Amino acid sequence: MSFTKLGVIGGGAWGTAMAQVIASDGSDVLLWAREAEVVDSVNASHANPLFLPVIPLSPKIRATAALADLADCDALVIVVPAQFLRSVLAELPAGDAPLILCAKGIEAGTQLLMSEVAAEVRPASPIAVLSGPTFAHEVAAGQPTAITLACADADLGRALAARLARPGFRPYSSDDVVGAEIGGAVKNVLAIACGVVEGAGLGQNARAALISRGFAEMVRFGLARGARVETLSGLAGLGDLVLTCSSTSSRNFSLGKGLGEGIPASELLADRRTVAEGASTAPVLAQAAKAVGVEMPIVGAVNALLAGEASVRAVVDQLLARPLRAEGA
Ligand SMILES: NC(=O)c1ccc[n+]([C@@H]2O[C@H](COP(=O)([O-])OP(=O)(O)OC[C@H]3O[C@@H](n4cnc5c(N)ncnc54)[C@H](O)[C@@H]3O)[C@@H](O)[C@H]2O)c1
Ligand SMILES: O=P(O)(O)OC[C@H](O)CO
Repeated sequence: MSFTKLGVIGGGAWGTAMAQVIASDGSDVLLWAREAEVVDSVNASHANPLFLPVIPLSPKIRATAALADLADCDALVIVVPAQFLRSVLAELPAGDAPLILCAKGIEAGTQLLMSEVAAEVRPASPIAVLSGPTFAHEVAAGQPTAITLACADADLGRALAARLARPGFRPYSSDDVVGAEIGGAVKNVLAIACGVVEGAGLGQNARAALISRGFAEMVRFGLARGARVETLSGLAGLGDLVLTCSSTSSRNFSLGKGLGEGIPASELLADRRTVAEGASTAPVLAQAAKAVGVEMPIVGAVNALLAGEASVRAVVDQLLARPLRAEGA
């Protein structure tokens, strides 16, 4: 299996960083961006000031506004936000090139994981999921990063991992697609919760408790949906949870920090250009957890805060007042 010509779909921070990874060994890469200004600045100035400021980009990255230009790619890295995956895949030229899905979320309305959406829209394309602790600006600057590449077809997964691997970018193969997806989707909601703890000044003990109990929620939900514990405790789950629960570089953590400071969600989410996936994942995850009979009280609390249904004080009091229980239960 050889994947000579790679395309990246989505010219936000992560799509641009992935194009930079691919180009870093001298490979040509074609980047589809929705915004004409991104296409122009990548082609004219080798930069993406809109979504990935400061980082100089490789001249091997060429941008296009036409999805049809990606028709002859051997594999496509898909990096549009979760709620736009379906519409963008539907507009892709027909073909059966493997899709490497990067969005971390669950589709609102359908409760489908990204791989399930892609299977519906592009049934001929094999699917892989790329997920892990990867701030785009660090990856684009070539700083060392490890990530999970999950694919049900282990041979294809290893071939794609080999194609994307670079000295500073190390994909680990897995065949647990659902686990990789659930890790990435759930950690975004938990990062919002940790941001709330920071913004409300609740202390570092509370943050550690949230990471740990939030991880227990991720594992309960993941197991109910067929994920494996080793995937959830790997890069795509715990690894990414630790990263985004500790840094204002995370858009989800920053959103939660604003909520914790008492700013309404409506104000924090209005007119934003960048995506905080946890905000759209929280309500659908709460529904999906209910559907499989899994308790996710921290996810529920984030959901209530985002919906403006409860104050920070009220959700914290509610979480602390839950009946005492055994830790592993
Ligand atoms: N930024 C990171 O560090 C990072 C790392 C790993 C994974 N991710 C994931 O990658 C995905 C993309 O995030 P990002 O950081 O690149 O985005 P971003 O916040 O930098 O940019 C927003 C993106 O949304 C796109 N968009 C807006 N409206 C759209 C529409 N109607 N149709 C299609 N696309 C539309 C924009 O074109 C742009 O590409 C998310 O699921 C995110 O969780 C991000
Ligand atoms: O900025 P966030 O919160 O979307 O996090 C970015 C990546 O998912 C980190 O792995």
